Amino acid sequence: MPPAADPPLTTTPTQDDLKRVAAYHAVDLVQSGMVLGLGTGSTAVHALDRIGDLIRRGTLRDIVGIPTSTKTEAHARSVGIPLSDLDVHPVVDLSIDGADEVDPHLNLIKGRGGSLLREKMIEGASKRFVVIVDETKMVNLLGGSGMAVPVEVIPFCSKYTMSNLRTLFSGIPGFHLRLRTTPGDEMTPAVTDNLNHVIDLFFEDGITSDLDAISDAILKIVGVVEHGMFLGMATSVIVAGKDGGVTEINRMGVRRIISG
Ligand SMILES: O=C(CO)[C@H](O)[C@H](O)COP(=O)(O)O
Repeated sequence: MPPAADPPLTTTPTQDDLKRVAAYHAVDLVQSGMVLGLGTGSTAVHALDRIGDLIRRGTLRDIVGIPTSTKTEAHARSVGIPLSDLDVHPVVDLSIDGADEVDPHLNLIKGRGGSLLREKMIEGASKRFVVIVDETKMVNLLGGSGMAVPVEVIPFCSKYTMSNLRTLFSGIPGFHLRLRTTPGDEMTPAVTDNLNHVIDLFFEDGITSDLDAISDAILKIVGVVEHGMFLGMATSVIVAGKDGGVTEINRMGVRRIISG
């Protein structure tokens, strides 16, 4: 398939323009016949639109998409992407998704949209997982840009689970946490696609301890379903910069200039 033309940019690209550029370049990696993991969020939506467009034009054929959220499922249907799930297609060729933060080792924080559990299942089943971001998402330390590490918990006694999480990190300066609430209604907990709640963990100075150890400790708390640190999962990240440059960085830290 010929590479997609860069989408038109306004003279001063907005953050959304950059998300679109990164997404379009990731879709250049899609080939007919692939099983695709379809990400969630404002960056991933550009990839969905592009894939739908290429299917309609006949450039991409026999594509099957596995959506990482009910929102993505609805959008993918609306743009004509045929859908499946992991029960039917347990191996995914390529997943494309955004992230809230990406560190130099391609560890991620995901889940601001609350879809972390399905994202982790589908992206974990993928032969290749390409992350698409604008340059503001690149950080030196996870948590360092103020993004929360979301933890999906079962609703049963979620205050109890929250207090166990608070105790776990009580020695860390700048740590705080809160139960995620529905936008515009601070009294009602936000509910995920899996009917669970989300507790957001904030590490104001970034996470300086061993990420795998933190991951294991969180997952050991009964009541926790999953967390939004995606460690060692991304194959590469496509980063779009304000200066027009687009770079793909792989796990080994090797950079490939895509454009600019
Ligand atoms: O993990 C996610 C949703 O659960 C998103 O991919 C992440 O929050 C990035 O979102 P956006 O592309 O809107 O900045």
